[in-house]
Amino acid sequence: MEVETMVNNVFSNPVEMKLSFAYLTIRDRMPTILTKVIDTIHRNKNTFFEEYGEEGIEAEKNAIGLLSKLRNELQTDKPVVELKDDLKDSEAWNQYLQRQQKLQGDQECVSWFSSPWLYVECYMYRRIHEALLLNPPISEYDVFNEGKTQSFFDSQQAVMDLCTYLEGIRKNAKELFQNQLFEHFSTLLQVSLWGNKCDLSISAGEDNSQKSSPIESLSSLHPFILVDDTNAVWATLTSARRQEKLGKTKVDRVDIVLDNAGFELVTDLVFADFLVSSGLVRQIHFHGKSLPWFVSDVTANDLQWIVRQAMAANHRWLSKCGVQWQTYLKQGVWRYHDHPFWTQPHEFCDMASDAPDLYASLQEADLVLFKGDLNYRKLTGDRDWEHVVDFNTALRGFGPAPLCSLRTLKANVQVGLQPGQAEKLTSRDPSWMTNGKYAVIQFHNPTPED
Ligand SMILES: O=P(O)(O)OC[C@H]1O[C@](O)(CO)[C@@H](O)[C@@H]1O
Ligand SMILES: [Mn+2]
Repeated sequence: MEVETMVNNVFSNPVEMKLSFAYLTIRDRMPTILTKVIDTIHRNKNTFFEEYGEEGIEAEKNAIGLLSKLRNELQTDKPVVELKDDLKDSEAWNQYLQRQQKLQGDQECVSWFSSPWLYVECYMYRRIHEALLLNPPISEYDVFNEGKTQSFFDSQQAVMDLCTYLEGIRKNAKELFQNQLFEHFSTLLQVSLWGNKCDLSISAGEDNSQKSSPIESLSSLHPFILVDDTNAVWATLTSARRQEKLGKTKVDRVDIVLDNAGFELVTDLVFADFLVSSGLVRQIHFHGKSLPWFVSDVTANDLQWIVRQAMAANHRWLSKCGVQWQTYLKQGVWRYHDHPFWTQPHEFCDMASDAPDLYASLQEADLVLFKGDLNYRKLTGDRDWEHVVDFNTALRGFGPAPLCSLRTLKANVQVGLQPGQAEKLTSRDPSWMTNGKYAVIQFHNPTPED
């Protein structure tokens, strides 16, 4: 297969195509997610009535009608159609459809099973949002909210353990030697990495929360990290700090492109808190989604909700964390942004031309952390790369700043492995790329020649 073939593009062998993870996702997992969305809206009928009266009931009925139609289009492999709402990204989505049509040629229509997986999967979430947008007064309703909040509650013990660990570091922060600081950095980086196991898209909305102690499980998880560039990430952070000491004006800023709400978000906030409170980093910029996305992804509401929950918790260190996080947000030490580009199907190598403002903003960072599987698929263009191809090649010019992907593997793309590593994994565990058991901490520092 050619190096640059899209993962979900038509396979030469139909049997191979029908067994592919992409195919099974579109055939089984996506309709299941749609059915759950419909069910959630239906279950909330009374709430809509209480809030908006008959108009709420009418909107619920219409939204369900649109979503059932969407599910039918998907299951019968109908053409992908233009968006009809007037959100500011609709035009870009419709242009992307034209672009896709050109790529596929005139003979083949852009349909659910004949187009790249990355595109149709993103498109489904945008169409779910459209079904609500077209139905005021329930346009702002987040159909995934219940699952996201539940996954936070289901991980309570793990959340409290983590905040207690952070408090232990804070208490002794002044006396920490550089090597101890590195140990804590590496621990919390791994906690944030494995937090990515807990997304609700891979489980089609079923409970996938953190039950075991996040710190204690790290040593048994360590052998499953296939690429570990922790040292390079550390060197990037500490050399930026040295530059500042030398009087350079570089801003110490780390950007975190967030993935899932619930437990994963807590791991990211704890890591961000550590980076700031240890004095390693001055400012953190978080990037989230401007609409409900891939079941569990973070929106502005999710972030505010989790900070409020933490503040109100009946646990000393969790509530202390909540107060600290609120303060960081108020002071602008932490900032939250949600650019529409994150909820479009584009590969990141297109960011400089398709979202130049976002690209320019990421260029201000000393380090950008990309959480999760979907971000990895977009970093690498979701292509069928040879596993030994280096990360830089797969990024195809994307490199606004030094960057690192923290990802558990849930889709069949992985680059930057050692020769023979993938073959060994395949013989031991054939579904290693999609079962969420493995992970990477994969770093790239762009140079002017890239
Ligand atoms: O939350 P994450 O880590 O991006 O995972 C979401 C993943 O779930 C999937 O739906 C699993 O197939 C992928 O499309 C996507 O990459
Ligand atoms: Mn996600």
